[in-house]
Amino acid sequence: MINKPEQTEFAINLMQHLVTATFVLDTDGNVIIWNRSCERLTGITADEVIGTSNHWKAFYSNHRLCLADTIIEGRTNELDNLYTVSAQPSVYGNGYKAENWCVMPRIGKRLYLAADAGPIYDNHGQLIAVVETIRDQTDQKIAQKKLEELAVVDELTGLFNRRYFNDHLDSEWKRCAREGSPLSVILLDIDYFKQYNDNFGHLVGDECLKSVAGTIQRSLLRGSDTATRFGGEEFCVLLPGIQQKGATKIAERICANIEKLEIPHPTSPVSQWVTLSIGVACILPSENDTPANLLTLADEAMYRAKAGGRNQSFCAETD
Ligand SMILES: Nc1nc2c(ncn2[C@@H]2O[C@H](COP(=O)(O)OP(=O)(O)OP(=O)(O)O)[C@@H](O)[C@H]2O)c(=O)[nH]1
Repeated sequence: MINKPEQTEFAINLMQHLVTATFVLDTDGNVIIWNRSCERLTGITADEVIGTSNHWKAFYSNHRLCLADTIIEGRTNELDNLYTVSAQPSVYGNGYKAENWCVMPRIGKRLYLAADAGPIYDNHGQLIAVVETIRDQTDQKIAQKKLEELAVVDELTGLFNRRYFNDHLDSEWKRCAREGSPLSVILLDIDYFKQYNDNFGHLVGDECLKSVAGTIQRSLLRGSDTATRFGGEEFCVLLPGIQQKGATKIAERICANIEKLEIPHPTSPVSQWVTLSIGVACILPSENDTPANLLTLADEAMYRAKAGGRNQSFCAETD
C-alpha cells in the first residue's frame, strides 16, 4: 500500500514518462509538469519552463494563449480565432481539442500539432490544474493533403471534380485541335437553389444535388462524355467530338430528364419542380483560341438562360 505523497510522486513520474508530450499548468497559468516527450517535441527542457508561464515560447514566436491557458482564463470562446484549422469541444468530458500548424521556435521545424486539454478538479469541484497533451500529426497531415490533391471525384455526388475537369479540358482541347474535331461544353446550374436549401434545409439540398448529378450522368450516352460537379449547384459536361447541334440536343435531354424527376421546389418562381439553366458552347479548338474561352462562352450563354427567365438552355453563337 502506498501513501498519499508516494501516490502523487508516482503519478508525476508516470506523466514524465508518457509517450505523449504532456504539460500541466496550475491555476495561475504556471507550468508544474513538462514531461520528457514534451522536451523532445519542443526542444525546451523542463528546467527552462517549470514555475514560469513561458510554455507558449515552445510553440510560438509571439506571445499568445495555448489551449490550456484558454481553459484557465475562461477564454475558450476565443478558440476559433486562435486555431485556424479547427477547434471544438472534445468528446471526452469537458476538455477541448485544437489543431494548428506551428513553426517551433527552438527546433526550427514547422509541425502540425493536435492538442487536447482538460481541467483537473479537486474533491470540491475547484479547478486545480489543466493538463494538455500534444500529438505531432505532421506526417498524417501531409499525407492527407497529398491524397486530397490526387482526388478527382466529388465526394457528395460521385461526379468528377473541378480539378479533374481542368486537366481533362486541357488534354481534350489538345486532342481535338490535333484531330480537327469540335469540342463542346454544357454548363448547368440549378435554379433558385438557395431558396431550395432555405426551404428544405442543407441535407435535403445535398440529396437534390445527388439526384441532379446522377441524372446528368445517366443522360450521357458516350464513354467520352464527362460530367463534372463544377462547384456548389453548378455542373459541367465536356463533349469531345460533338458539334453545337448535338450538344444542344444533349442539353435538352438533360433538362427533360431533370423535369421527369419532379423534385418539388415550391419556392421557385419559375416551376413547381427543380429546374436548370443551361449554357452551351462549341469551338473548333486551335492554337489561336484557348480552353478558357470555351468556358467563358458557355458561362455567358448560361447567364443569358438565367436572365431570360431560367428553366431553359441558351447556346453561344460561335459558328
Ligand atoms: N445543400 C447544399 N447546398 C449547396 C452546396 N453547395 C452550394 N450550395 C448552395 O447553393 C446555393 C447557390 O445559391 P446562388 O448562387 O444564389 O444560386 P441560386 O439560388 O441557385 O440562384 P440562381 O442560380 O440565380 O437561380 C447557396 O445557397 C449554397 O449554399 C452543397 O454542397 N450542398
